[in-house]
Amino acid sequence: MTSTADSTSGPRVAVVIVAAGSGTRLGADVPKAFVTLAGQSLLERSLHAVRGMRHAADPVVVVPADRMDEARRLGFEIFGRLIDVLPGGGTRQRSVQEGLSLLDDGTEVILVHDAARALTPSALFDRVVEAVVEGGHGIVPGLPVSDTIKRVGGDGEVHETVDRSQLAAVQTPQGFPAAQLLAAYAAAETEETDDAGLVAAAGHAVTVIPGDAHAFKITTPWDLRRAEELLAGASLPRVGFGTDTHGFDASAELWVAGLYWPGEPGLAGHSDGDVVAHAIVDALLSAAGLGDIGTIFGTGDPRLAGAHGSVFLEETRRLVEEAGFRIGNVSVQLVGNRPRFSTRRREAEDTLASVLGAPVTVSATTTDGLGFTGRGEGLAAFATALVVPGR
Ligand SMILES: Nc1ccn([C@@H]2O[C@H](COP(=O)(O)OP(=O)(O)OP(=O)(O)O)[C@@H](O)[C@H]2O)c(=O)n1
Ligand SMILES: C[C@](O)(CO)[C@H](O)COP(=O)(O)O
Repeated sequence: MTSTADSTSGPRVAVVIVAAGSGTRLGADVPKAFVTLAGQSLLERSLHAVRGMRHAADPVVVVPADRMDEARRLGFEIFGRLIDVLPGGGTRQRSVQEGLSLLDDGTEVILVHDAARALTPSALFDRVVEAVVEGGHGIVPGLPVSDTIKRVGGDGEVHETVDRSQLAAVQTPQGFPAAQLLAAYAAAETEETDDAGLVAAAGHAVTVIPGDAHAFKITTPWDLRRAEELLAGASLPRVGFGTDTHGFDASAELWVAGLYWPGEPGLAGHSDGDVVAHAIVDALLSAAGLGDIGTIFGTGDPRLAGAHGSVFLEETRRLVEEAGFRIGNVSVQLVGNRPRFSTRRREAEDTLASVLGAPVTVSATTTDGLGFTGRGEGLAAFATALVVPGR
């Protein structure tokens, strides 16, 4: 198989995306994975989700035989390289088996994902990988069943109410230690509707972790309409606002707006105290609905001690993009008596823009001697950010 996953920073992960079904229940005029949803096919959306994972992963795509060129082209556009594409089988299980045939011995964790679950967030893929590594066994995402479930006879007569407290509606991606999944498929004697069924039949444990409502399977025209409505509701740009304040600490170096300011008193803080970067982080996280800097970057994290603003900005950009947005622009104002900002404004804007991949404008002001900034006790920054749905 074609591998680029970085095995030095985590387990070697492969994601088999099964996209070879015909979509009988959807009834479209093309195979379901190639149906367009708000401008992108279901397969394309699933590939983007894999591309957005924090864990590097090698995709293997299984499609109808006459769609292989199209799938290769999509893979190349999204991953910037050739990805493995195979023709599928007559059932989902056969299609997964085809995909597994390409994996090499170095693969440690295998995820199997339905292209039909096109709105599954990248974060769910990462959570499944982490749970497999931690547990050493199969992991399936699932949601509690909210309807009352009846066991019904062929004539419609209700025989019993099933105890729903013991039920979970399971989704994909389903993840497994590679050896367990490969052995279960090699030994398969039954036809199961999911991979966990085969792994459990082979005698291995499988655990359910919380799934995600967005990972629902597009099966019927109603599901497709629901997905379209979800995306339409999420098509407007979103704005966010963030502020940050740090007091001066004469023993520290001053880092503001991603730049080092020699000869200036620094700012106190767990990290380098870059108020401009931190206000931008809050504005971006807020715009994307991802919480705030304290939620994502805890002060208890030793990796962030003394960290420069670029570390926070890079990770924030990744999170915003993973959540399905791109950054439109950022505007930030620094408030304080010093440093004299105007001479390096352009340099600061270019530095921040290159980290965020979007225009950043920075202004600076004083407060006429009023307040803590006016008294020269510290700096404050106020930022707004615009994020736009779509990658
Ligand atoms: N022979 C098959 C059947 C299904 N799948 C894939 O398995 C996933 C889950 O299957 P489902 O949603 O049931 O898709 P279809 O089989 O295409 O749907 P239908 O049963 O309505 O025909 C889908 O991503 C589908 O493309 C596959 O790769 N090969
Ligand atoms: C694998 C699966 O998505 C888990 O819910 C599901 O079983 C596949 O759907 P199908 O319609 O049974 O093929």
